[in-house]
Amino acid sequence: MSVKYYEIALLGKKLFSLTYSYEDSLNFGSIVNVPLQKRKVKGVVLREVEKPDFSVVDIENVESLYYQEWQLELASFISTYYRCQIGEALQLMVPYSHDYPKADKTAHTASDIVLSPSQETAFKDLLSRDSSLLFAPTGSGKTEIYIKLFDKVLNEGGSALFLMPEISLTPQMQKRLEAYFGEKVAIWHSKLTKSKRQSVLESIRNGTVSIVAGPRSSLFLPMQNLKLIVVDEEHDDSYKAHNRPRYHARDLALWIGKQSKVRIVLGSATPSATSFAKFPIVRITEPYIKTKKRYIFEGGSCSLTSNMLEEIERHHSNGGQVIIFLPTRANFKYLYCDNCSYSVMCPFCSVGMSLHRFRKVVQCHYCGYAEKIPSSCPKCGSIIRSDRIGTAEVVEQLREHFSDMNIEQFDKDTITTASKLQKALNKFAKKETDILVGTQMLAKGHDYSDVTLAIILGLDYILALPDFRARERAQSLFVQIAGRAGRAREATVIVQTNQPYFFKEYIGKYEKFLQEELVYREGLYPPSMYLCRLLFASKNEAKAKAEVDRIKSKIEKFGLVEIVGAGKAPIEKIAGKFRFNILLRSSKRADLMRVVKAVDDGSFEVDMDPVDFA
Ligand SMILES: Nc1ncnc2c1ncn2[C@@H]1O[C@H](COP(=O)(O)OP(=O)(O)OP(=O)(O)O)[C@@H](O)[C@H]1O
Ligand SMILES: [Zn+2]
Repeated sequence: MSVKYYEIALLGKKLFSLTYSYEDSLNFGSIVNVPLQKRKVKGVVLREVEKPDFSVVDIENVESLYYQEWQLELASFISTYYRCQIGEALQLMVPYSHDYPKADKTAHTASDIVLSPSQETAFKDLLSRDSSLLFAPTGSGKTEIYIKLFDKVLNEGGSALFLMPEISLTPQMQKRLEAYFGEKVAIWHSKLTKSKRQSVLESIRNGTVSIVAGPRSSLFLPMQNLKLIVVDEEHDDSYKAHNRPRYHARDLALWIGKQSKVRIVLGSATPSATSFAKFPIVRITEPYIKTKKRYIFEGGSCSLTSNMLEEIERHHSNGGQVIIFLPTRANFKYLYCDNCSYSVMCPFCSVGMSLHRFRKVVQCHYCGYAEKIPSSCPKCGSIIRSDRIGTAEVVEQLREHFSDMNIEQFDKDTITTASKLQKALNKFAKKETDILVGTQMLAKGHDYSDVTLAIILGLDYILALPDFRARERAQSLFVQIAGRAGRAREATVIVQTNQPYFFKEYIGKYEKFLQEELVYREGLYPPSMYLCRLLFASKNEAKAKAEVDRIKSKIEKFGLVEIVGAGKAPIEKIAGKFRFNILLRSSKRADLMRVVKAVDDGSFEVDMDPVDFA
């Protein structure tokens, strides 16, 4: 046997692939152990290469784990598009194993769900396309349709992935899936214990589990004969990774769909403007159970009013539950007028400008434009401010008022573990909780029949966010939170906003909103334009600044893409590091990629198709 040479990707390492030798033939995708300086690291066989003219060392041994071709291809795509080493992209994937030969499949009995006529039509339409967007209101039974789709895949001997935001993976959802699919469904998430994780993986590898429900990381599991990926709540930002490589799981699912002939179903009551513009739409317009919903609009910014307290009292005495939404505090470093809701906007970028108290300016972090903090509202002259109350204060106020009610806080401060999430939702399901006060977490797919009052506070803060998707996020939150109420009974939704017309205008007409939004973004923002953000961070502020200038002038020389702005990031310092960014824009994805590749010397992080501008 003659010695062969292989290019080996170094798993999880920010290093180029290296060449090693081996006495035997190796399969591409095999995981091997190789020496690297004085350590032993894991690598992946990428391809055979010619004998190099430098000396190389031997691969130590070959493991029984391997990546399938689709994973190698996906990793290669991630490494070029989101910019990282292939070994880093492969590290995201969970390998297959030779140790678990395929088990025999047990027969699957079809579920007894009877779809309504409109659900049935949607079901058929989804099956007639390779990829489509199920655009259906809250409570319209998207989950029932997905279950029917999974059913079909199982009966044909395939497997399916059910992606959802981690927070939607509630005990209720798990019960619902297990009732239909028993042992064939597995729940996957980041907080599984090591032994649970091992047993789930074994079942996936030997094929006894054919449906996996989980967050974005489930996309990389070693599924057997994958036929369908459902991306539920496709508009949700949690599909975007916030560490290198900053991939978007929805976009990767669509890429897999194209490469490997896997059907893709995106679903949402409030689809992203981008998906709305790009994919064939399967539309349902009515919820499964039609109930009456009454909307009340009130002015103010973020506080409980006496009318709200009266409504809470009334709904509570009628046996209804209440949810109260407030936007998360961390997002609100910008100026905002309490009286007329005016927020100081950048004249060049149509986004809210963020507040920098130290420098006494408001600044656009897209283009860098800054101006003095206005002493009063430029529109109505009243006092302008930037602080507001949070969930804890609202809970406190409510407890003072309603000593007989159970009031729970539901946000990142209180829901710190998966079991706390389970506990909180179980209590709510059993009606031990009367009022749930929470943040964005409240908006995700929860299905409780007795919620008859939803109160939405501080929506104007979302509208004023320094983010080109501020309107989309505000509309989506409004619809999603309102959608938690009235799923089986008549309900009331109280909305606190000084811009009621903006929300009234589109009630029950989300596509009208999306169409107008697309016009507004034309030539400026996705989907008509592509964005890429380059992130610089350093303990040395001057050094970071110098790097930005250096890269900026390199990009300028190319002239191929537009530099929207370059300068300090909105959050100027995290963990002692000064943060800067460059925002690039182009109508052509390929041009963005070309320029970024050309200037990428490792001095910054790349965020393709960014959704977070903090
Ligand atoms: N065909 C059906 N048969 C029986 N029950 C149904 C059917 N369709 C929907 N339902 C019930 O209606 C309720 C709402 O359905 P589901 O939770 O699937 O809505 P959804 O479209 O996923 O909503 P959201 O966007 O809010 O997550 C659920 O309690 C569900 O069990
Ligand atoms: Zn600007």
